Parts: sequence; C-alpha cells; structure tokens
Amino acid sequence: MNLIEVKDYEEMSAKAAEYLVNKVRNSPKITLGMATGGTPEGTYRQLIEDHRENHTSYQHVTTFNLDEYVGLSGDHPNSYRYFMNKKLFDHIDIQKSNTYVPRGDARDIQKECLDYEKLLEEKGGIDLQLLGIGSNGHIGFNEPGASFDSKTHLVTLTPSTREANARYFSSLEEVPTQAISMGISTIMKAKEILLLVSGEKKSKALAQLLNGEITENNPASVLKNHPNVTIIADYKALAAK
Ligand SMILES: O=P(O)(O)OC[C@H]1O[C@](O)(CO)[C@@H](O)[C@@H]1O
Repeated sequence: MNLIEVKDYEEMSAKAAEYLVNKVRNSPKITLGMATGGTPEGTYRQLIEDHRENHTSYQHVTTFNLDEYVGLSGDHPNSYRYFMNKKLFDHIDIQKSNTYVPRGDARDIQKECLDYEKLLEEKGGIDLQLLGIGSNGHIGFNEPGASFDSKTHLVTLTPSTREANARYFSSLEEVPTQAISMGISTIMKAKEILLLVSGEKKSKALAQLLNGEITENNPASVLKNHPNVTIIADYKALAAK
C-alpha cells in the first residue's frame, strides 16, 4: 500500500482531486467507484472547482456508488443518490445516465443487489474506487464480520454507524437500519483503490489497518491483499500509527 501523508482535510481533498483529475484526463473511458459521507465531500468540491476552472470533462466517465440506504428514494435529501447529485454530478458535465447508485426504494432489494452487481460486471468493473473508512473499520457499509467473499448485498447497520451518520438526519430514529452495499469482494475487484482518511476519529481504524492482522473483524484490513491501494491520510488520522 502506498501511503501519502498530508497536513489536514483540505490537503487530503486537494491531493485526492488531483489524483482523480489526472486519471480522468488521461483515460479515454473510465469507471469510477464513488463514496459518500463527510470524507469525500471536500474532494468533490475540488473536482467541481477544477471543472469550472480547467474544464476537465466527465463525458467519458461512468460511476458506481458504494452504497445506499434501504427505504430512501433517490429524491430523499438523505439518500446517497441525492448526495451525489447535489455534491458532484449536478455541477460537472457527466451524463447522469452513466451514474449508478443502488436503488434503496427498490421493491425487491435482493434482486436490486444482484442486478447492481451484474451491471457492474457488464460495464467492465471499476477502474478506480474511492473509499472512506468508518471508525469501526467499515468500507462501503461492510461492517465488522462481513465476509471477504461478499458481493453487493443487504446489510444491517451497526448502532455505531447509525450514530455516526445521525448527524445528517434530524434524529437517530430516522437513520435507516439497513443499506445496500457493494460487498468486500466487489470492492476488491476494482483495479485500483484510493482510500481517504482524515481526523482523529479515524486514527484507530487506520492504525489497525496499517499494523493489524487481516481479519473479517476489521473489513478495511482486506485492502492489504489488494495490489494497488493508495492511502491519503492526514496527520490527525495518522496519530496512532
Ligand atoms: O466519511 P465518513 O462520513 O466519516 O464515513 C465513513 C464511511 O462510511 C460511509 O458513510 C458508509 O458508506 C462511507 O460512505 C464512508 O466512506
């Protein structure tokens, strides 16, 4: 794993955006895996700024998001589809029809999971997956204990993840209890992975990834088995290294 150490969240976001822009500009066609949550927001802001200033085009880009809350439709302000539209897609020239997020309001969730995985395969898989990490080591919504063989599947969120994400909802009760998430094996199939880690809340998870054993109890630890991972982490996240 290649580790890039940066000062703070702003520098992490700038570096990540630079990394992504470089890939997008130099690929005739590219599929990006996208993440939501607080971690990539700064990166998306930088991508928008770059698009305005340097006119980087996303016409040839396809995206697949990691996850979506079960029960929320794409126009719900807390859905990850809404997040992606508002925080990135509405501000760049990507074709919306080339952006995929699991449908949290699908009538048949199991079928939605299978269809999402199949579509991803049909489109040739992910070239570069952007990832954040949960303070319990989750990637996507794969909570501790998730099988390394898992594909896109229905997950039950842990209380700690629901609490961490409650900041976006009016109350904890409103946070969905389930989500659709790419599985660990889906994520591991990406040709390249870019993991962003910022802040002291993530320092334990990062230290466990860097120094701990590879175990399903720490989903992120699987990344050590991937041949092409770059981590951009700030000093606070690296404090416990
Ligand atoms: O970036 P945050 O908000 O700390 O969340 C960490 C991770 O947990 C998730 O919210 C769950 O999918 C990811 O989107 C994110 O990468």
